[in-house]
Amino acid sequence: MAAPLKRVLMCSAGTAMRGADPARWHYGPQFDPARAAAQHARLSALVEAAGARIDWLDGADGLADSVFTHDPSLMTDRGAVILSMGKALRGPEPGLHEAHYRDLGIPVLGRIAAPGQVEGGDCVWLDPSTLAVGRGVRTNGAGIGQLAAILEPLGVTVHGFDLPLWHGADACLHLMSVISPLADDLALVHAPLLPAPFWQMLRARGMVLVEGDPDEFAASNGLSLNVLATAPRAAIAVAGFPRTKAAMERAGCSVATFEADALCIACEGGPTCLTRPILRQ
Ligand SMILES: NC(=O)NCCC[C@H](N)C(=O)O
Repeated sequence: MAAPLKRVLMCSAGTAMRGADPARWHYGPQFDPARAAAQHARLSALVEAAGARIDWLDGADGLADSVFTHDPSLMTDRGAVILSMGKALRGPEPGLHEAHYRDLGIPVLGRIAAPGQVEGGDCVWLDPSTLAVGRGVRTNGAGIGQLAAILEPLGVTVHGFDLPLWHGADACLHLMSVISPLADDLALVHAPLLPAPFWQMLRARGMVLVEGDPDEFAASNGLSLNVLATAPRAAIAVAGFPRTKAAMERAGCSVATFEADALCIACEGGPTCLTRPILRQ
């Protein structure tokens, strides 16, 4: 869903990533905490310029991946679900999200518990009552079952789809790595890695699928495709991928970009991963 983004949870890269050891966090050689912080500040300025209010997550010092606020919780119309991370180093993050939602007065509908694992990057809302969830190295069947048990009483149908291994168990491939919704009827996709039944479901729903450039996808470790919709057909993307940007523009989108080699390309997460939408309307 890509309704106008009104409120979003983010986490300061300057604090969370300060002193992070790239080998420990599986970050690439371009990782540079000072440049990552500056690039994150530019992203947050674009998010605010698009009309969204940012809530800042506290308590993330030393938890470098907590900048990727998309993953430890999921938001619904009725409140939040606290998720359970597939990457062990990220284990403390769902607790930070829960504390934040308590402070904001946002209801917590439930929690995913071990052995269940679900990361927010594997969850894609197709409409308010339909959630697609990728089953892969970060999200497992037990987690999807728990999520369905929490959401189905609220009228939400949860569909699980198997993801490929792609670059291996230590790398990050989420369902949102291969699709970015741009509007209710439009999405940017990397079709070769989309689960075939998910592709069929999108087509059956009448979604127009814009193909990102495959060479840019490969060169960016998938980050050319990780695009945040701030409103229908308005998006924020990582700079440096002109063919993918042009494909979105041909589909009627306006696209703002920011440099993100030290933050996104190095650390396997793009603008959608760096934002947890709290309110779209
Ligand atoms: N939703 C996302 O795709 N999040 C990216 C998370 C990147 C982070 N370095 C991780 O491995 O979990």
